[in-house]
Amino acid sequence: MKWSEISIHTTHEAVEAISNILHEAGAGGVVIEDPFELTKERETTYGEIYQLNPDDYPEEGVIIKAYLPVNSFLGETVEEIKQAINNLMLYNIDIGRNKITISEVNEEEWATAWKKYYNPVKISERFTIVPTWETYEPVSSDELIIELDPGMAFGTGTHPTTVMCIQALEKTVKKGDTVVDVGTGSGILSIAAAMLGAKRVHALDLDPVAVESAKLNVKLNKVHDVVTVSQNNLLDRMDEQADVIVANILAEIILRFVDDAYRLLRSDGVFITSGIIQTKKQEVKEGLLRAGFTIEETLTMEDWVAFIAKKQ
Ligand SMILES: C[S@@+](CC[C@H](N)C(=O)[O-])C[C@H]1O[C@@H](n2cnc3c(N)ncnc32)[C@H](O)[C@@H]1O
Repeated sequence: MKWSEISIHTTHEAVEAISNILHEAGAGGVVIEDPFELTKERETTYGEIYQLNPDDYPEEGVIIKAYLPVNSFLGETVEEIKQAINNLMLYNIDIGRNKITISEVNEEEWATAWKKYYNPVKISERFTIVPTWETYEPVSSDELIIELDPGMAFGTGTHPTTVMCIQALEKTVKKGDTVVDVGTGSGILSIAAAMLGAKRVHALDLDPVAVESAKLNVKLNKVHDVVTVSQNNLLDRMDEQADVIVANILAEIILRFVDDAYRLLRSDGVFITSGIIQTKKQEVKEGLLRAGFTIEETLTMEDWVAFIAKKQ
């Protein structure tokens, strides 16, 4: 199959909105070339990115690339994308140069084009995330390695919201625990929980693409005896008592199931919530307290917040 690469030179401000437009137009994944990645300071040694090549990044602004199948609708799809991007100006979003280029790539190029942006990343005291196509030698004997094929599901494991969850799991999960991962995406948090010694992990996601991706990654990391992946809405129909529940989902969604999480946890159980943008911090905190939790720790990274909350 032939694929078309659409490349949009824009601003930091417009990245999220344009990525959404591209997703809605049917692009499987987007690649973001942001020169900020080259110079970004990261906390201590966590989140260190190896082997970034400056030639892959623009000197100013951000380039977003996405891949669309070449079919008879392509022309219309591209026009719709251009229109939707122009409409962002109505919301006072600066779209910068808005230079859009289209080029054709063959399937082989497409399948590997985005891979050069994912490299092994140490994200916590013990965990390093390694893309499946990379070979990586552990630096220390107690380093835990998660191999990940991000495929179409969120994410690569390096998003601040995911990193904070892994750091929280590392502090929380004990040998023999039962863990529930709500909104598992690529399965990364469930895999981490299993590697930390959980005896049973339920990985749940509403999106069938995520369920397939998580199943693949769970197998790849050889934790399929411990982790079961199912399609499920939040904690609906879950009745097994858990020691830890982890959820990296938007604040609005977390607030919908804080009471269910409280009910499902054993006493002394821990609810790790992430995916909370700074402006929603207070709202989620109040929701957790109202449900009966105490806040043990608040983690922050960039604009994101995560809570480690305990059922007393
Ligand atoms: C931000 S991603 C987190 C992925 C992964 N846990 C991580 O930390 O990288 C949120 C995930 O929640 C899933 N999700 C959204 N609404 C959901 C719902 N109502 N029930 C279950 N999963 C949901 C999405 O499909 C997505 O995979």
